[in-house]
Amino acid sequence: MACSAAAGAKGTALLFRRPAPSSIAGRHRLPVSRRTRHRNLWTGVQPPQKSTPSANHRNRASIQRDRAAASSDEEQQQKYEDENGLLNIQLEDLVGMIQNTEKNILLLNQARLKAVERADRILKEKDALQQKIDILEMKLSETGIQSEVSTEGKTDAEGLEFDVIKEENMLLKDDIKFLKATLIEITETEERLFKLEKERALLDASLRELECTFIAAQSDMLNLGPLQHDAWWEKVENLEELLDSTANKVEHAALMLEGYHDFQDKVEKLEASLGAAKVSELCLHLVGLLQQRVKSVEERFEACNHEMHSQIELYEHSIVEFHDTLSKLIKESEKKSMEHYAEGMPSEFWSRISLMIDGWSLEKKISINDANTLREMAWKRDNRLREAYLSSRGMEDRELIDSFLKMALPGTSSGLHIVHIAAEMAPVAKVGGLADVISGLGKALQKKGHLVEIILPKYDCMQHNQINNLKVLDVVVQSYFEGNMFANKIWTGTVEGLPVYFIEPQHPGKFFWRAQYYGEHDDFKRFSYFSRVALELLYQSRKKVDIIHCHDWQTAFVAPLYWDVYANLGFNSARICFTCHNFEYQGTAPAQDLAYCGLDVEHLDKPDRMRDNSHGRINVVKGAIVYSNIVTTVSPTYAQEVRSEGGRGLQDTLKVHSRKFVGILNGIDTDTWNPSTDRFLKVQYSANDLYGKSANKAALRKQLKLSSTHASQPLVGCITRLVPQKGVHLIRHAIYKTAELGGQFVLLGSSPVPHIQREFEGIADQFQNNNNIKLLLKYDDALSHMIFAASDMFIVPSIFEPCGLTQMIAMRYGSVPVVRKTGGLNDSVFDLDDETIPVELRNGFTFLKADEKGFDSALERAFNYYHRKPEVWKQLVQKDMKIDFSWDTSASQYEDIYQRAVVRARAGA
Ligand SMILES: Nc1ncnc2c1ncn2[C@@H]1O[C@H](COP(=O)(O)OP(=O)(O)O)[C@@H](O)[C@H]1O
Repeated sequence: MACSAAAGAKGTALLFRRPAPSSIAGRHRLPVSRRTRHRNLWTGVQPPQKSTPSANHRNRASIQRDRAAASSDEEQQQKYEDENGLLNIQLEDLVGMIQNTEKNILLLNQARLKAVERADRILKEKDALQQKIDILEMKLSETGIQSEVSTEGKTDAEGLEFDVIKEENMLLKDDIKFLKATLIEITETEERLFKLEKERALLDASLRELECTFIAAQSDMLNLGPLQHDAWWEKVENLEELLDSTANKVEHAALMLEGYHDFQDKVEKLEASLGAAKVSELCLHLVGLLQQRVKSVEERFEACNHEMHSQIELYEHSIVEFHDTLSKLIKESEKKSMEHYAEGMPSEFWSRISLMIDGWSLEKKISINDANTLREMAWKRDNRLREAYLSSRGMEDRELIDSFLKMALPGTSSGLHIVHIAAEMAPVAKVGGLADVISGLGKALQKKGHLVEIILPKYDCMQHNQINNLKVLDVVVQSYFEGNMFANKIWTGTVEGLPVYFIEPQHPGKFFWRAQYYGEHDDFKRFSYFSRVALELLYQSRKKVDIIHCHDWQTAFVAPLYWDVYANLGFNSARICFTCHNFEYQGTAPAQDLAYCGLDVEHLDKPDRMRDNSHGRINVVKGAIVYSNIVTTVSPTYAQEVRSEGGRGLQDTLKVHSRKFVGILNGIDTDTWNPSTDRFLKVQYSANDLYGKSANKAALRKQLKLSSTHASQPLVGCITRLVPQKGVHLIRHAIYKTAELGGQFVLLGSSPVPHIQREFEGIADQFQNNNNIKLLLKYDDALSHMIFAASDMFIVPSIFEPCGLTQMIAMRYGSVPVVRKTGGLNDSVFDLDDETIPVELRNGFTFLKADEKGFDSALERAFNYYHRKPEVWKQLVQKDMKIDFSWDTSASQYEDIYQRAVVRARAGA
């Protein structure tokens, strides 16, 4: 059986040796004719020749030679052949080639099938062999038992026979060794067979590929004609190469089968020799040992295998866990970052976006409608704008505009668009409380969801470092003044997160290049100019503003300008709110000065309009009262006071317009004025941790070279503009009184009034070497924070005080106020000993009469509590620090009156 199988294998191998003469390989020997070798191939008519692999190579070389030799023939042939004839001949040849190739494929397939059959047979034979080996082993063990029996039954006389058996055993041992080696060879042959099987599969795939390529080549030929011969020829060549390599593989397989056949012969011989053999104890022992070793190796392999599998399982498990945790973390962090961006974008960001949109609108890069839509989206903090901005960061304006416009979907808002036009804003341009109101109220309204914008003059002396992203727009706003049009540069930037426009006039008067905010001979002109440009800017940007809020006399021009000039031009969506922060300053001038900014003097210089109530000049605060929709002042008590003498001549006007007049107490900016975060302090502190307060007191004493001998010595502070309104004589008196009471006194202030400034300089000189009194006659924001924090008491002895912010700031820093009962002081400070006031509201010391006696009574009581009732004092300090002086309540009141005005306007419209 083994022999016939081997013979079959050889026969099949012969079939694979070389393709038949008509095979593809033979095509190489087609004669070369003209032009290209491929075209020549198909035009040649010589019969195909026999081919072997080496002949193949030779033929390829001879083709080259033939081509060279045939070049002269080519020219001759060229004369006779026309393109159509050529094509026909080529196609005929090609069809012949294809047929031959198909035959070859058939042959190859047959050979492949035979190889598969042969491989199966080999496997069967191998199994049969294995069975024989098993039988042999059994025989061996039987022989061992027989040998044992014979050893027991025989005597020394049989020694000779035993020696013979021994020798035979040695031979048998050798045979077993050989058998084992042969077994190994069988295993290797098996492996080779396996490889062969793999190669066969590859061969199969190659054949299929070959068929496909051939079919494709056929259709290529038919579709594309002779001009595609080059590509076709390449395909045929590839086909040939594939056939060559297939033939080689088949040859190799046949050789292997031959080797296997030899090996089978050897096994048969061995079988024959084993049949005659006798086995000894030694042989058995050897086999046993071998079996033991095999077993132990198998066991170790099993254990290793098991160990490896459990390690892999563990590893896979931990990878799955790791992936789970990772994806959870990624999701969480994505969610967090989305939330952060969605809600956490600072006001600064939205203000910048809003300024950017305005800039594009003014520069006419986007339409007014688009600007309005985008502005509203920015105002509503629409996340789509944020996304568009973040994804287009660093790109050109045009691309950013495009991505923004894609977002510009129509929408509405319930918030208001509020524009403050003012001469001050903290901290960029601050003189007094007005500056604090603009940023404090602005921020509070912005927090409530309104779109708030500020328009300021671009002063040369302002704190430029307090403006973020300050830049000039690529636009010039032309504005009327004194019969001419003047250009104005428009700068934008954010201050405290609010969008701010800074107007820089290109007027020869250099209105805001004066190194100071106020006190110029032409203040009336400067600010009437500014008011007009501010409105012009709004008008030209075509914003649909709801509220234009102007402040004090400097921007009071806005009200009559809006209604008498701009409303007539169609810019009338807004309602005007005017806040008078101090009726002491009313902005009066000769009537004709009103004409500078384009106001109609004749129309306005009338008693019910802008003519001052007591002399022939015009009065812009009066004009604003008359022309505004809402008039406010900064505290309810002050609103009451100005209806009588406090009104400085405007009381009658206020009475006439009393229905639109209201007093709203200012708040303070609790972000700026916060002892627990204040960066100007040496140590931050809070109502529950007052250590920082004494630390700041010690630090200030050191800084100002004040005595530190008695830590408990009270420190009295005063921060103010030194103007008569502030009770300058009482401030001066307070210095001496404090010294007399054994306290320390620090004054921070400067005066626009020369004689007051001189007077205080004299006092400062007087106390120059005193280590309990310090007068700092300047404006110093950082120092003011330290004084609020370090002082135990804070004096505000104002003659009148529209609102006053310092008493509120002082309380927030735990400095107990000692104030005169007037205006906003009366609305915010309640005497500790006043039994008519609920205990929980009592927070300081007040006096009524603006004289030294009145002041002394309040200060002495404060000193008494401080020294004699330290616990009460501490509670008072803590209570004061916890009072809510934020803008929240006041901003709500403004919001309310704005809304009502807007509703009235819409109803009217
Ligand atoms: N010399 C100064 N240095 C620093 N800040 C000052 C100075 N004088 C006044 N201020 C600040 O100006 C504001 C004054 O506001 P307010 O009490 O309403 O008075 P007014 O507006 O009448 O000047 C407070 O914020 C106060 O701290």
